[in-house]
Amino acid sequence: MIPIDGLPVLTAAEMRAAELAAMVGDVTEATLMDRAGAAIARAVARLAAGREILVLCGPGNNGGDGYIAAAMLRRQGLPVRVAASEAPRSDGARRAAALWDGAVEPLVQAKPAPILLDALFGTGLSRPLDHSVQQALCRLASAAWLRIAVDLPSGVATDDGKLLGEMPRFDVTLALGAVKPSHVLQPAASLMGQVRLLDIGVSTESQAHILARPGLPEPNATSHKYSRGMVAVVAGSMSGASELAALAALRAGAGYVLHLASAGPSGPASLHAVVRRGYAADALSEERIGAIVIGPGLGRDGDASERLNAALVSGRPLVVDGDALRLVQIEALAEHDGSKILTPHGGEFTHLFGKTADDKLSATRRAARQSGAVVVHKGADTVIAAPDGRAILCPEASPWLSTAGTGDVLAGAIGAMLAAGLEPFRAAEAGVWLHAQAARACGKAFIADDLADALSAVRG
Ligand SMILES: NC(=O)C1=CN([C@@H]2O[C@H](COP(=O)(O)OP(=O)(O)OC[C@H]3O[C@@H](n4cnc5c(N)ncnc54)[C@H](O)[C@@H]3O)[C@@H](O)[C@H]2O)[C@@H](O)CC1
Ligand SMILES: [K+]
Repeated sequence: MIPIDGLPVLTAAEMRAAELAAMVGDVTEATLMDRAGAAIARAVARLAAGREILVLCGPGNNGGDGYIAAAMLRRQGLPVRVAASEAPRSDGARRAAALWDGAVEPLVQAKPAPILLDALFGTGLSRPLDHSVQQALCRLASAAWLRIAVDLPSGVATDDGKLLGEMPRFDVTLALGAVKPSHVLQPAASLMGQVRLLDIGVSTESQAHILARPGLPEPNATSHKYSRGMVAVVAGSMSGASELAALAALRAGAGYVLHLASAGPSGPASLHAVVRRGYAADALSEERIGAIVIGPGLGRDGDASERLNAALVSGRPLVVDGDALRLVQIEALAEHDGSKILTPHGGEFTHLFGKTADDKLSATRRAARQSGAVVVHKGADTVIAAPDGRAILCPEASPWLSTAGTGDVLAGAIGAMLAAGLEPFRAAEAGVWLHAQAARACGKAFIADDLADALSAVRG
């Protein structure tokens, strides 16, 4: 059972292609299914700790994995029963079912067991479960002590995080061969419990990966405040938000943070490390600025638009957040020839790029291509995409992040990474990772100021 940090993410079609490519020489579909069944049996034996296991088998190859795992678990002397929703339909499932020498109970009549192994449907699910199958799955899941899904919980689509109907909550999901988008996209991801990969010897490559601990810029003996990275935070009508971004940039490791506001110093007296200056358009053309953060507390009035235009024409690397995402035009962004990172939440994303039926990964990739910017599409399942197609999917972040000011902290953290010289995609990744770690370190009911402060500690 491999933790999924940093692993490639494959859609159902990409996974099928990878499996086909792996079938060379004496490796057949049956070989892969045997490997999957064996890996599942090993994982389940460990998790079940001697308790009775009920394996639910569907008609396709996901069911096939279930029959093989059941046969292996029984051979190890563990108490196992099998219940099927219908007879096997694929060749793989028929061969696998023949290896199970016990009884097969009809799913709707099956009695619960403490360990439930769901091998009804995996990547081949193409429509909602039949009502009787769904009811049986929910009934058996609610009576179980531990619910384990094979590849994906039956009832979730593979590529977009959608639920095709009412679903029970699982404790563990054993992804086979590769992580799929729904293992991290919401709402599906929140029902999967711990997601772990089982290796089945299929080599997988993708431009999309799960977030992992990134390389973070570190100072050395020759570093000075400017080489560490100078961040200019452009303030507006609500200086609290820009103050938070400035604090976060410092806490994330920036060497110099400049807060540019109209009406003189306004921040809390304790924040001595932030350099405060009155805003003037020419302040943004300062060569040493490694990143401009614009949007937190900017407002949406004429002054705000003017400041945004000045930031765009400065050509300096940009982090565009909050109010600036409501003011900016995609065409103007595409014309800015420096590095740029946009950090929209769902509402801001729709405002900028329009409503779409696409899944979050595809929509974010399209937005990055269209704007020429790295797009950090925030949420419980943040997706980061670069114009060249690279993407990072982030596992569920702390729900306690849903409080005012946490987005400003993220913008500041990303600004620090960009100013330190990371390329924009890596800067976004590093900022998002630091932010998620800081939230974890803060526990519950923290405030955005605590989150910004916690960035120092999680730099490690
Ligand atoms: N292809 C391979 O080489 C391997 C596949 N593996 C397993 O195979 C799975 C994919 O297998 P399949 O493509 O057979 O797909 P599934 O086992 O997910 O099921 C597909 C079958 O169910 C039917 N179906 C789809 N939705 C239904 C619904 N709502 N109600 C009733 N029937 C429905 C389809 O028509 C098809 O017959 C993976 O998730 C994984 O568990 C593993 O065994 C490893 C190797
Ligand atoms: K399943």
